[in-house]
Amino acid sequence: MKSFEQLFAELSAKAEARPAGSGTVAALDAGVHTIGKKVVEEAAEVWMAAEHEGRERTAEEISQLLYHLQVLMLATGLSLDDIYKHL
Ligand SMILES: N=c1c2ncn([C@@H]3O[C@H](COP(=O)(O)OP(=O)(O)OP(=O)(O)O)[C@@H](O)[C@H]3O)c2ncn1[C@@H]1O[C@H](COP(=O)(O)O)[C@@H](O)[C@H]1O
Repeated sequence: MKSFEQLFAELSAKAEARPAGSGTVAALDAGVHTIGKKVVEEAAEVWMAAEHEGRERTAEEISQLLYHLQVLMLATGLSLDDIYKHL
């Protein structure tokens, strides 16, 4: 289990070190357009899970959406504070 901040630190380190086999590095190389489409896909899966699939599946889909949002943050050079200042 990890927090939002811990995941962002992990993904930031991966973006820097670019280890082989990292899905995050592959997503960053694919670019903002591809990452954005993944965000939309995961958001739809969150919606469907919330309506039809129960709490556990909804939590899982939300975690995936948060992951892809963090990848988009990295791809666009946004920090956690850039987001938090709007909350
Ligand atoms: N938390 C996640 C995470 N959540 C979601 N995903 C990705 O999002 C996909 C989920 O999408 P779907 O369930 O829709 O699965 P899918 O449609 O079969 O996936 P695709 O074929 O579209 O990739 C997964 O297959 C992963 O590629 C994640 N990939 C990585 N992480 C974490 O990120 C960290 C770094 O990962 P790597 O960069 O891969 O080392 C690790 O701690 C991982 O646990």
